Amino acid sequence: MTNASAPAFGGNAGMSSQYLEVRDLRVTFDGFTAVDGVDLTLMQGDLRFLIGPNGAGKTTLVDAITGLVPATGSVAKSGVELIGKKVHKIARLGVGRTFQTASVFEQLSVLQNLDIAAGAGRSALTLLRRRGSVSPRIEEALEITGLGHLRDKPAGILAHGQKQWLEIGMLLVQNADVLLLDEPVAGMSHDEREETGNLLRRIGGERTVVVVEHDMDFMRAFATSVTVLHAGKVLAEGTVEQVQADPKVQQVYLGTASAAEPEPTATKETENA
Ligand SMILES: Nc1ncnc2c1ncn2[C@@H]1O[C@H](COP(=O)(O)OP(=O)(O)OP(=O)(O)O)[C@@H](O)[C@H]1O
Repeated sequence: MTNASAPAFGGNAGMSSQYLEVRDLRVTFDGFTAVDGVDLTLMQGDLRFLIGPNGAGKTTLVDAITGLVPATGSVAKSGVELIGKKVHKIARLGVGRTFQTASVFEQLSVLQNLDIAAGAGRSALTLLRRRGSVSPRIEEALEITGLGHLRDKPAGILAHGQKQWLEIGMLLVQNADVLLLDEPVAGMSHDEREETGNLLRRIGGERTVVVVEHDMDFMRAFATSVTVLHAGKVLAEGTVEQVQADPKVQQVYLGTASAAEPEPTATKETENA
């Protein structure tokens, strides 16, 4: 059972802490450099939000870490180099991601979705498993995501937020301990956002969680650290307060519609629910 400590700035450093170390990462598309020498150190237990204007390179950075686009530089997960490895190998090393649109099997039940995610190498017959033989890992994912009461329902009937939680559950049963979530609360109701933030707190204490997000209120409420990307480079990094008070960040966001309102003052105290 995951009885995690809450995420905290700098992570919950312990003897066996995991980390992701990105060094001089570069991605180029036909001469255009979308990720331009990014350095990032992500510690287990630090709920990191990755923000930046449209086109800053956030999704491309996640794509590079997960092997979806070729990149140069280094991405090391607790010392193991990921650059050059295939997507499935990186996933097997415990690096999982979600996309902006949830991709669950709508006809299958919540349990079956989790079972498929967990069951690399098992026969299709296991999909017909009887209740009672659910693995502890799946039970834990059901509990953490709060989807236990919906386990036998087809995923297609789930609310938008619940589908995103199921996707996160699918990463958990794959034993992902680095989770990269691309705009997880886009299109969610206020209550769903709150629930999602609490879910991130539950999973974030013992894992490395990176949230790509445009929703600044959500970021303020739940981030323990923030990296701001701009034009493929890291523009600023720190606590929510530090980043909001950074004139470079304010300048980049000035006049952009979705970026909300980095505060002009250095003292800001609205975050943390
Ligand atoms: N496959 C591709 N081929 C060419 N250019 C691309 C490709 N993918 C992304 N880009 C470009 O790279 C830049 C970064 O895009 P990316 O989607 O990573 O930004 P982002 O910060 O995630 O933006 P958003 O917040 O709008 O999702 C953009 O200029 C985009 O047009």
